[in-house]
Amino acid sequence: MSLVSLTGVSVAHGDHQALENVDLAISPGEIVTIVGPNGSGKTTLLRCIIGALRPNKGRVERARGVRIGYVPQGLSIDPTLPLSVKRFLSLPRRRRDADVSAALEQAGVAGLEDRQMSALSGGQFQRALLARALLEKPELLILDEPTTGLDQPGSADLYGQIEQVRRDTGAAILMVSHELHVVMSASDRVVCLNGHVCCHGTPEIVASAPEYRALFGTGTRGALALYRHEHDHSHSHDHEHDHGHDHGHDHHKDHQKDRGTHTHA
Ligand SMILES: Nc1ncnc2c1ncn2[C@@H]1O[C@H](COP(=O)(O)OP(=O)(O)OP(=O)(O)O)[C@@H](O)[C@H]1O
Repeated sequence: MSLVSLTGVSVAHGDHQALENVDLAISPGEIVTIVGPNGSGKTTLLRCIIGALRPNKGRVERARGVRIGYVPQGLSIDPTLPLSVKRFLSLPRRRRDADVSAALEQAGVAGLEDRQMSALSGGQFQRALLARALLEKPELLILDEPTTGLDQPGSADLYGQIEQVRRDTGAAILMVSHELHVVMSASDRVVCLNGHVCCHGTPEIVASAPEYRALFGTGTRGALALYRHEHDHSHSHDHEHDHGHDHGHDHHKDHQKDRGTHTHA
């Protein structure tokens, strides 16, 4: 029995088709990672799963009463706003002090209750977000690029913490990540998204799939290629992308151009 399942889900933002005919099911206790270039619909997919966004085609089904914890991408808090960690975890619902402390401990930041959110390091901040999601006692924990802003050791630590949460609670984990080289090995399944599901399967299967390699290249350079990815290729052949990354360019326009050149898995 799946915790959530998506069947033929399509989402349009205005006249932009962000997701097209996506099928995905998450089983209890598994770690599933979604990879895909910027603008490939990863956040849109997660928002459909939590019910914040309604698909215009297809079905999203959740197991009855399933508890979902969500760590959004790039949440920022006004640094001038006085807000303790304890208060933050009690928003929007009042939580018992003991529950707050237990969640912080589970997220690897025990004892930070009275610190100001604005005074936390990047890694502590992301763990505070994780703790807030854990207060739901989730059967499914959804994390949207949880390591944003962390350096490599910080990212590795946080992924370790997330695996620990799965071991402790048995929660399924669905996350979006750009750090393929780190998350691939920790994932039971990887879904490569580019508006549609390009390929999916075990990390080994996805890493060797031509659709994945066309997007991300191969080996460690493949992981690096993700950061450098430019969408000026056709997906008809397998080659490495080692161009410099132009932060200024219009990814979304290029994505439009890219779409439809993939084969469906
Ligand atoms: N509310 C919205 N209104 C209009 N377009 C949107 C909206 N939300 C997302 N989009 C567009 O839909 C596409 C998919 O966006 P989404 O945020 O899901 O991608 P993503 O894979 O999470 O990207 P990133 O890796 O950059 O976070 C993008 O082209 C984006 O501009």
